[in-house]
Amino acid sequence: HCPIMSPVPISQINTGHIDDVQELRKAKPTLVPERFVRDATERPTLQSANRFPTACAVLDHDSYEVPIIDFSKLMKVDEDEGSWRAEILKLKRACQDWGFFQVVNHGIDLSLVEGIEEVAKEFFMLPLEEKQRYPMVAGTVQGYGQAFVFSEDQKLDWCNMFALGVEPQFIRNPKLWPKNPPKFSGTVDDYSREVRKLCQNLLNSIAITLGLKEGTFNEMFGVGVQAIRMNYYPPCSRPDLVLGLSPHSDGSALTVLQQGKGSSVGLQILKDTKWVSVQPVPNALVINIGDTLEVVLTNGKYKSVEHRALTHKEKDRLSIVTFYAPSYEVEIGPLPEMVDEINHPCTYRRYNHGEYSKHYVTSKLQGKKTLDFAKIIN
Ligand SMILES: O=C(O)CCC(=O)C(=O)O
Ligand SMILES: [Fe+2]
Repeated sequence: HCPIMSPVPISQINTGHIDDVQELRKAKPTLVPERFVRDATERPTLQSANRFPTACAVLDHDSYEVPIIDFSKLMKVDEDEGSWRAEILKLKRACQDWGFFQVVNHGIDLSLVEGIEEVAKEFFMLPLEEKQRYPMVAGTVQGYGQAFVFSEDQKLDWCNMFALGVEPQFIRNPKLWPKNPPKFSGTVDDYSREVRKLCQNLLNSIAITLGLKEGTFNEMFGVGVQAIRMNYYPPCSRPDLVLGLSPHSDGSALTVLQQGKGSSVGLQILKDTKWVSVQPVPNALVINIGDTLEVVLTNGKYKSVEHRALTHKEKDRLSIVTFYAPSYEVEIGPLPEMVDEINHPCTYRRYNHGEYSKHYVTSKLQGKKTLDFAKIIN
């Protein structure tokens, strides 16, 4: 069974009518329907996440910057041992303290980085009827629409999404791969191949930061599952009332996020009880640790981090997100090296990654709640 293709029997879901936000914006530029208006506790204007005490509120989070990792230095172990070691240490701190970092000199050709943005934008700008030829059916996560909506009373995100399973081949639904723009499919394939290599290389380096053998994760993952999601956030007349994307952690092992050039600032991560904006760095990719890495690999040593997206009054925003995860049949659980009964007792159970994927895609986005699936509650 493939969780990405049809996770929930469709008959059980009644999402009600979901407005397409681009159309809404076009027809009624100042209207924000009730279903998009967040409860006061969830609104972006609230600086700190309300469900935590504000013990850390004295820290000046506005000056916080997500760490920047030079990928080319990570790849030069033989040539320049000193700068390699320093970068590995930086990576280790980034994983430990942030769960998020940006990579520069990632080696992915600029023409691909620009190309994927171009085809994504062209796709979103197509007439609605054409995009709706690739519908994201309620309860599934591939195609065009809004994912993670399961009921009529659920708040909606100010976002249009287009998502595709990419690897392995059997998760692909060829009917959902657009013919227009003509370069779309080829570009997604070329880009995804490069991002996959980047993920595998980063997983090697991350293994090293944990004192593990370089290939530990890649060997364990088998033929990793890879999906791509393009998020398009039109401007919103009331960015103070809506969210572009609800707070969540990713179900992946690693996520690679490209923020569109010229996009508004929108991605925020929850850092010590405060929402911190990720400032776009030219040609950098944003990497974050997903739930699977938290559980499986590290027994909670590296945490997946909650994040969300905000909208802007005048500017739109595009993000292109790749999720990389183990093959579905792989059994996941903390590595023995990451567990010791006294200081780091095992806090996650073992499970099959396909099961977790299914659980993830059938739950609404709600912070890190989906990880309860894996936690051992004493
Ligand atoms: O658009 C963004 O910056 C956030 C996207 C995201 O977190 C996701 O697609 O999982
Ligand atoms: Fe995410």
